[in-house]
Amino acid sequence: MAAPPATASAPSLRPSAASPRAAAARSVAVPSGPRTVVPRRDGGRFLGVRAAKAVSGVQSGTVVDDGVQRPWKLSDARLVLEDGSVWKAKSFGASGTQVGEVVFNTSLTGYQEILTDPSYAGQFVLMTNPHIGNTGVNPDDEESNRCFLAGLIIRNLSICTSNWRCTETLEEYLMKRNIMGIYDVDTRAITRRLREDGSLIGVLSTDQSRTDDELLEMAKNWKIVGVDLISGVTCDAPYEWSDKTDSEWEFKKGQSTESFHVVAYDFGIKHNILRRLTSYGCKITVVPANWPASEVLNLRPDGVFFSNGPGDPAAVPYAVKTVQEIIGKVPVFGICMGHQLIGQALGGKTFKMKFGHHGGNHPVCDLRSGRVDISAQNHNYAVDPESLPEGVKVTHINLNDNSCAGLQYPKMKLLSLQYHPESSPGPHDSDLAFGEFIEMMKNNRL
Ligand SMILES: NC(=O)CC[C@H](N)C(=O)O
Repeated sequence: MAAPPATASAPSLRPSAASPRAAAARSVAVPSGPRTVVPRRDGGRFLGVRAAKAVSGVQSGTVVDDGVQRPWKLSDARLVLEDGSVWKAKSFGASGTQVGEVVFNTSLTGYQEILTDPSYAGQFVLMTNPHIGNTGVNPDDEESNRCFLAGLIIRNLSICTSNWRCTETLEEYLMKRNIMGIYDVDTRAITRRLREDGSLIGVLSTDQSRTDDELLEMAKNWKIVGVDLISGVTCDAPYEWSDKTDSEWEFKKGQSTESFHVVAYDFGIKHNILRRLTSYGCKITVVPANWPASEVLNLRPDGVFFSNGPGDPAAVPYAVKTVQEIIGKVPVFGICMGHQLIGQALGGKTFKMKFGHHGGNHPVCDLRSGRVDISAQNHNYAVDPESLPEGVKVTHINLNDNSCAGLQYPKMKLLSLQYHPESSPGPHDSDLAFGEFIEMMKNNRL
């Protein structure tokens, strides 16, 4: 029986060795393999086609499996869920064996931002949109410096890549980052199972020498609840951030003439949060998750930001303590994990949701104005509003299930959102939330 991995931290769970069979399949040159089509921007005119290096014969071309040449690829991977179900699939990206929690994401686009969102550490992301990979990847859409997720589960891998920003295919990208992916699997059936039974632990393997029972045992013995995943994704040392949203993509010009110094706790921070804060006039010092509150307050910042991050907010008491030491002293803003930590720091409780919210199409109501935003979300835990002390206002709810999606506590100069106003990927509806943080810092100066 395979021993379960010693730790749930995503980096240590990377598959190590490619199976010889998969490696053999990958080493075969595919003469008429997939092409990357890269139309250059020139008044909308299509200017060129770039041939991509065929990697594993995902689509057309000759594929060698078990020493037999076929014009198609056989299933060479299994996803075994903790409920005992076994799903045959075809692999792309890295080979090996990987354990994680399976969650489904309903975003239609933005798979690269999802792949690089550190909040997915320890999780397999299943995309409900059946067609993935068609825009390839590019150097500008990264939300962090690496992929922390356990793997990617999709229905169809696009046969070609067609986007003017594309520099690499999705498959090449996953391969380089040692991330496993599978396609040709019934993503609708798995999603329905997750919706009915709740999120499930799964093991993805291309290793034919392991039995289904071994993989099932591995899934059953692995835990994500109660594990500190933040320490595996946070930065090592403080740094300054000064990149704004690229002028080409800036959708709100000239928000602020004043400048604010914000210290941002990195629990797994997404770059677009930093870019949006910078676009609103903030100079940001990013600090690691365990950075002492006293040192942050010594910097005399205008405000402190608590970022998104992976895993169970109840498993990081050190972070809750830090938030407790800071709130009430300077204006604070929290997003997702930051919101959950603020909830706990105020004396509230968080709980695990049945299957969470992951996608770019979640309706959220701002109860203060009645305004409804379509929002980007990615979380499995939520704050229980009943557990919060008096005076803390629930400002936003998710209209799909009425769960708490935002908090405000004017006495403590505090705002937080369970979802992602920075989008990336997702709609920009909630960008105004950054403006509210700016207003709070401005008023605190008066
Ligand atoms: N995006 C996030 O910050 C995720 C928060 C937390 N890890 C959750 O899953 O609920």
